[in-house]
Amino acid sequence: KSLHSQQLPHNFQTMAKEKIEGCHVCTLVTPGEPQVLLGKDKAFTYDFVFDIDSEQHHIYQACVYKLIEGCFEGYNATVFAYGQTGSGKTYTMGTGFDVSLTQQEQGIIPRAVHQLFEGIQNRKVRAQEAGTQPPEFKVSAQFLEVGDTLLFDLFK
Ligand SMILES: Nc1ncnc2c1ncn2[C@@H]1O[C@H](COP(=O)(O)OP(=O)(O)OP(=O)(O)O)[C@@H](O)[C@H]1O
Repeated sequence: KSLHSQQLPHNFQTMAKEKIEGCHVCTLVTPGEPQVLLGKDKAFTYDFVFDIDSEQHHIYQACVYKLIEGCFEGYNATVFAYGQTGSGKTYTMGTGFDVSLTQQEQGIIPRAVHQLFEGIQNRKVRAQEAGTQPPEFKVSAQFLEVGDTLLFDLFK
């Protein structure tokens, strides 16, 4: 059961686990540049870099939106999350079904599925309005887990 602030003693403040453990931020983003600084002398440049205050919709719009639109033009796309344990892969991809997650915190996969089906619907409606044959779409999904050298089909 979660505690509400009223139920806590007045001098008790909730603290993030990271604060309790004394963790600090060890990377910096160069302002206005897609670059991460690690420590004092290591700089890495990418197509996009998002700082700590970035929100899910930012990341989606910048990195994924165009890939889904590209599917309608016949392009293939891959979105791949890579990082050390606890770095936020599940959170960012949106496969963590935590009931306390808000709409704004929705990750990449639910946003991509929504965009895909909305795109299909829009194209069918447009064809109908134009009096042309509505296009047909086939969507298939797989949910796999890779563990070392093993592949698990999570739908089975
Ligand atoms: N950008 C973020 N904003 C707020 N909370 C976050 C963010 N990224 C991750 N978290 C939180 O940090 C914790 C660890 O994140 P997550 O489970 O996504 O990591 P992971 O990379 O998938 O880890 P693992 O490889 O161990 O599965 C979770 O409680 C998650 O809700």
